[in-house]
Amino acid sequence: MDYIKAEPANENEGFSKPSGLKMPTQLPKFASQTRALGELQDSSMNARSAMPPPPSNKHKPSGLPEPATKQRKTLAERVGEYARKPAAPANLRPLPNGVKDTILRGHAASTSRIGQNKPTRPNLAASVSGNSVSTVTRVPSTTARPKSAMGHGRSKSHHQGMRPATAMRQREEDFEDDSLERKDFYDDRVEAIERDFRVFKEQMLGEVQKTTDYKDTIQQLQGRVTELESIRARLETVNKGLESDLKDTQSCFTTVKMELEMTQRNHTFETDDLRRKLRNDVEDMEFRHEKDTKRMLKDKEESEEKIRKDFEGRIDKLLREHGAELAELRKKVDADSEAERSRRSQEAQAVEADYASRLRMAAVDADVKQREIQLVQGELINVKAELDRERHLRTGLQGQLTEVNTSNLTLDSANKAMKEKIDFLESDSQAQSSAFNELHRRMQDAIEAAERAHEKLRQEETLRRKLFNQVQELKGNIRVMCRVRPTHAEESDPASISFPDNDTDSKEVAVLGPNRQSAMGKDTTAAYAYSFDRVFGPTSQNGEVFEEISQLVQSALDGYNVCIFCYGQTGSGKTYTMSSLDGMIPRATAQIYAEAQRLEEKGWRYTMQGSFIEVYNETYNDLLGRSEDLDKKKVEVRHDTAKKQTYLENTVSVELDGPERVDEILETASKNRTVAATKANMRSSRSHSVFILKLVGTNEITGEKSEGTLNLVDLAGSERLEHSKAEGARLKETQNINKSLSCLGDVINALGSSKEGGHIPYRNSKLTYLLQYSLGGNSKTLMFVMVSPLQAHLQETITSLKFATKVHNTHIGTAKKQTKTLVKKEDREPVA
Ligand SMILES: Nc1ncnc2c1ncn2[C@@H]1O[C@H](COP(=O)(O)OP(=O)(O)OP(=O)(O)O)[C@@H](O)[C@H]1O
Repeated sequence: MDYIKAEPANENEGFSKPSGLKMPTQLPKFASQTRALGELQDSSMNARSAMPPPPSNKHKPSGLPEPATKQRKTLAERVGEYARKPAAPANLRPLPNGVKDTILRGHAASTSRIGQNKPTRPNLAASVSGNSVSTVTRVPSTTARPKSAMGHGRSKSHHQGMRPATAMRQREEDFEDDSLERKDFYDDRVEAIERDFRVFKEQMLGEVQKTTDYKDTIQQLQGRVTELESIRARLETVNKGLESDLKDTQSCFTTVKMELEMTQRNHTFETDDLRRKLRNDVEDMEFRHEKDTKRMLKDKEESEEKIRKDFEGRIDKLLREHGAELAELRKKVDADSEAERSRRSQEAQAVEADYASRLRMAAVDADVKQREIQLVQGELINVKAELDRERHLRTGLQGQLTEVNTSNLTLDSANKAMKEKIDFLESDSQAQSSAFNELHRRMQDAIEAAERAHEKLRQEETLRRKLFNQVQELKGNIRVMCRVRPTHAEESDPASISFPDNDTDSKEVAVLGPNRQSAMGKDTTAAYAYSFDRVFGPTSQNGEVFEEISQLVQSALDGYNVCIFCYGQTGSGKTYTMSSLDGMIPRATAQIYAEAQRLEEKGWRYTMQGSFIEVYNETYNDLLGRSEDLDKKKVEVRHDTAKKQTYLENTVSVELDGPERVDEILETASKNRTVAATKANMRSSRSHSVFILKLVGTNEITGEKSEGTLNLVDLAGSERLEHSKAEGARLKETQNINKSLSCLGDVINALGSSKEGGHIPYRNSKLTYLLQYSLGGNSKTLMFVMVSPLQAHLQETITSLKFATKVHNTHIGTAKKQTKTLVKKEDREPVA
């Protein structure tokens, strides 16, 4: 059985998967049949050998054979078994007679029970049902035994085979009565059964043949199994070889891995060494570079200092020469003007006296002749037309004479001339005509003299402008002034700020620095002194400050771009100086109006356009636009590089056609700044505001044209980042402020140091971009450094003053102001 289970279903499967071998489909049947046949033999023999000796029974009929054993199965039962379990051919032999008898008896007994309808007896038909024999052994219908009873009887017959012999005998005795009657029937039945048995035997023989075939197949399969076993043995050998190869490969792999790790470690060490070396090299190079840079910077500073000194010497010389020339020129102009003035006044006096005497005479004559006139009215009608013309001429002459303060005299003389003419008309017409011509000639002379005087005045005005701008250029195109605001009543702890040259034109300011301990533990205080073009103390008023800048404002009317800044920390007085009611903006515009009107006499006509721009967080805002557009409407700044002019897009620009417009502008701007302040706290302190006044003038007489711009800038608080302790949005604002202020410093520095046409970093911030054409070039710049008087602000004050000094030392234009440095105590810090 083991071999059968291991038999492969086909050869191919058997080699690759021995465990999957399948049994042939016929084999189980064959095996069970073989066993069944064996069992049949054993059971027959056992039954016989175990058969007990028949007990003596007086009721037993002597002529009938004893049943072989009570345990033996009936033939019908065995036939059923054979059908299910074919017997081996060796065991197939003809049934012995005893067996046949037993079968006969069994049938007789069962038949008798069929007749009695007793289902306890096994039924042949039921026993062989399900196989080929059943059709032959079917009980005749006359028995009419119900199928259920037959089934029941079949199931019970098995147990009844074990019934005690006494009971069997009893039943056989019952059968004997009927046996003779039915003998023939049973003989037929036996014959039929034997026929069936023969058929069955033939089938058995067929089965035996099949068994032989199976055995052959088994032998073949066993051979195949042996073959597969040998293949498996071979494969195992190969497998072992492969396993040993695998082990070798693994050990090889481990070795290579270790070598690789070792190489990696070495590589890491080498990389680290190289990196260290590189770092050292870089540091060396940096060090060398720094040294070189310092040396170069020192050289540069030295050469700059040399050049500066050289230039200063030359400038001083030039200044002196210019000063002398200027003084001479002035003297000459003064002398000429004086001579001209006295000559003209003498002439005017002579003409005045002449006219006055004539007027007087004419008045007397007029009175005398008034009456005569009435008499000669008739004659006058003829000359009325002429008289009207003369009157018209007289009016014209009066207008012209007014310009040279002689209009009254002209009018009187015309009156007198008219009266004289009347006289002449009355006396001699020829004399009248010549007198009239004489009068007319003199009048023409007077007009020409007045025009010459006008022309001279115009020339003087042009000369004044030229001289003024020359003086401005000599002073330098960037000027720095300092203003220290007063301490308020609620403020305490003022800083120690002094004004060493506190006379009328103070130019110096000194600040006592904070207390410091020296290395020796000694308390020291540094004094810082600064010098500017002008220093205004706490008592100074806005009017006083404006006087100093009024000439610059005048330059804007002359076609210059002018920029005036207020620089300083929050609360130092920038807005007060620039935009308060009497600050620089209202004063400058008022002066421009007055001056523009004065210049109208000289033929100048001016148009003025005002804009107010805020630069907040590196964004432009229109302070004259609608407040709801703040931070929303994008203001664009465009430059016309050819004309060197700046244009603003998306902004409101106000035509300044009267002084009251300035107040309106300031009011609107202030309102907008208040709205903006509610959005961002302290916004006005953290934004730059730029008031831009564009002035375009044309002279109808000379055909001249001038275009100038006045920029008045209130810068954002200059406090440094570390002092402001700002965070978040405030930090960004502070960074932007610091950036734009440092860009402003860079631009001023670049303007001072770079050659003409050199790069100026205007584009680095919105503020410098906006003021591109108002810083450097043909422009004049003034910076007010505003100073808080408080000790708490001392550090920022010193920083602001240092920045201002740097700007002051910048060379823009043709001249530069020399900075003076004052030092007072030990541990002094030199001012740049
Ligand atoms: N010269 C001065 N005389 C009298 N008061 C002054 C003077 N300068 C400034 N003040 C006052 O000092 C205060 C602060 O001045 P102001 O607002 O002009 O400073 P600021 O530098 O413009 O500050 P912020 O950067 O915040 O705009 C204001 O109350 C102002 O009126």
